[in-house]
Amino acid sequence: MGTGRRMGTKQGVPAPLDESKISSLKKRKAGGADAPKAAPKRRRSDADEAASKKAAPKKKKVAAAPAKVEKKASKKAVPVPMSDDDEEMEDDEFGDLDGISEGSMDSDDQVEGLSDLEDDDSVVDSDEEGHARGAMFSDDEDSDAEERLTAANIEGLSRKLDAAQQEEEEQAEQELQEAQMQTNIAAPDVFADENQQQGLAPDLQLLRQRITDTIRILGDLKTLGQPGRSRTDYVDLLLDDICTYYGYTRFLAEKLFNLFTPMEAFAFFEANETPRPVVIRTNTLRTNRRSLAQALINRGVVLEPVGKWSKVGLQVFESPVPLGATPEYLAGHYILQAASSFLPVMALAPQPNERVLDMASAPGGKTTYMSALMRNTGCVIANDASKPRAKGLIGNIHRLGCKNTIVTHMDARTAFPKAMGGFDRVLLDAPCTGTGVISKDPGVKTSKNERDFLAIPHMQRQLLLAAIDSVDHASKTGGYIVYSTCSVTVEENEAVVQYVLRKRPNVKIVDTGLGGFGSPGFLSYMGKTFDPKMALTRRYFPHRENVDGFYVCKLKKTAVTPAPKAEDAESRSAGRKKSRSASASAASSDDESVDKTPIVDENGHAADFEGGAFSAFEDPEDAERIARAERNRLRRKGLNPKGVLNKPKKTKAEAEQKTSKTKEPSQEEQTKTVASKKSTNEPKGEKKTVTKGKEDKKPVTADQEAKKPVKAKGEKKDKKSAKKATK
Ligand SMILES: C[S@@+](CC[C@H](N)C(=O)[O-])C[C@H]1O[C@@H](n2cnc3c(N)ncnc32)[C@H](O)[C@@H]1O
Repeated sequence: MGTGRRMGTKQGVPAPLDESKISSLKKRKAGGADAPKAAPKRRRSDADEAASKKAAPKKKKVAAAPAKVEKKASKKAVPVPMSDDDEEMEDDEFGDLDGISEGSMDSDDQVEGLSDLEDDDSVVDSDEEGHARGAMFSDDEDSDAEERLTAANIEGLSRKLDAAQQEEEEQAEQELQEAQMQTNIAAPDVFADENQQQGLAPDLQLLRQRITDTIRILGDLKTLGQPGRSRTDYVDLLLDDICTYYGYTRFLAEKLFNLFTPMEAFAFFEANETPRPVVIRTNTLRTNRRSLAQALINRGVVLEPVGKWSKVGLQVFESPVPLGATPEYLAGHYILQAASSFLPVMALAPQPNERVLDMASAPGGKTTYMSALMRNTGCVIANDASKPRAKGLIGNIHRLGCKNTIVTHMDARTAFPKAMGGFDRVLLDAPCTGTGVISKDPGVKTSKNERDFLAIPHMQRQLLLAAIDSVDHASKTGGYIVYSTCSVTVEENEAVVQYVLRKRPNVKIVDTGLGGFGSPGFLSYMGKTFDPKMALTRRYFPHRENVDGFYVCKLKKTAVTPAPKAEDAESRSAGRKKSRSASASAASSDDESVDKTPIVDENGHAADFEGGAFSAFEDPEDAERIARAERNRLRRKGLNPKGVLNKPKKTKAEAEQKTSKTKEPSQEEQTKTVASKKSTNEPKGEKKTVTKGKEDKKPVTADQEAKKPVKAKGEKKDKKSAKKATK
């Protein structure tokens, strides 16, 4: 059988979740020895293919419906990275590759394939070449040759895969039968051992069994539920078991559980226990995908194109060399980048010669992709608030040869568009809770609390408003904003977008251009209804697309941001006063994020805050908001706002007086001070070239003068305090 047939089927876009996938997930999990979460994973990998099979019936049962063939297809779509511990998983994953002709694993075969390529770029080995070619390869690459290259590479796996294939089919058949049997037997009393386990280490095998039993019962509560037990009883039990089994806090487990049906939630939690495929992105500023693949295959790397949806991604299955230290890596031919993180940049689609802002850019996977798509023309402003992360960003920019990129280090909530505006496109890959990348960072399971789910969406809203205001709606080529997170919660995604739609009627949701890959954004959630166009936003899930959980929304700015109307401001102010005692934090979070966002003028440039088209934050209402923001900021820092802010304030005049008093040294002292300031402060000051000019003009109180070494944040605070003091 030809290699191509296998490739043609294998490389397709991962299939959306179907029930069979849940079954296959379970199976992969059973083999996956290196899951991030220790206990359950270990348990499954050593104890029990058998045990997990027993537990599986529900899952299997759900999975049972699709034919065996379909089950295989779904596996195909979810290859996982290889490691020594993943042998079994790999076999499982590639069980679908049975179409590949029996090939030896030796390098001769690969070299042979490659030398063919050198001679003839047009070689095709696909049985379904017409289909596969068009979809799989870059427009600017020779599809046939690349296909051949990939074939040569994949051939190395085929012997092992073919052997595994048969075993897998048998296993699938057996599971299917078990599942069918299980469907017909009476539901067990899942509450029976509820008390027995208290105080004892949980038997994970039993726990898993009970999880699957409970899910099955919830699927048909009327028939399978016990009299006197409500849906809530079962859901409570299930959530408790999920927390124990997977190690989530109850708070987070419930939040994630509520996104899905119980059965799909189970698939999601399971998928978070297995790593996603290792993917590299070809840096087209330095090479092309075919040459890169060829070079890596020569080093023994087993890879293939990541899917039809990307022209630059390569999925790596096996590598005898560390991918972060190959000569190609060091020469900037590729970057290790999760597949899902290609998507926001693809949605943004930056064009050559545009002016683009990446608001939260470190470590630069997306920045460098944008730079490559723009072919090193135009300008990318790559900003990040974190200095250590910005260093990594700079490293990547240099390594990948991005010459159209400027790095800034500012808080994007307030810096844009004040410092810079009028961008053709803005990417906001927002800081988030990371609920989409739990397989990479299992710490999320226990570290994120209710407070995070208030504070982080609040920051996301502020950032997105600033992103919108930084775009030039009249851009001839753009006027787009892409908002993305690696989180799956509604609070951080649809709810943030809905909020900005309300606050910025001059933007609308547009199609991401990512095709059918992913699922539509939610139109409603927990009683909240969202804009009907929310369906144009895309969600990605580990258990559906086998990529990190991700969210992508594309917005088009259609007009200049209107200045807030006076009556709106008044009513908001009145409303806030009323509700303050009841829900101070919620009110403040909403108001703050609106009014703190700078506004651009007709030309997309930062408004002249000293008397331009839009006024600065001069209303009494603004002062109140600024004060509230300040209190919140101090609280976040662990300071008591009352203690800090109730210190007697000095008027501007007093401050100046004091400053001038304290700053009237002798000529000699003056010379010394200047000299020492030059030697200590100047190099640091230079890094802030964008804001420095403005900082110099700020009125400074004596207190603030004393605190001067504090950099950007402190300076912003000073500015606000000074304004407040003035008022
Ligand atoms: C999801 S990461 C960005 C990843 C990056 N886009 C990439 O593809 O490599 C979010 C980034 O936001 C930065 N960040 C957090 N708060 C910020 C703020 N107020 N302004 C700018 N950047 C911020 C964090 O330092 C972090 O690097």
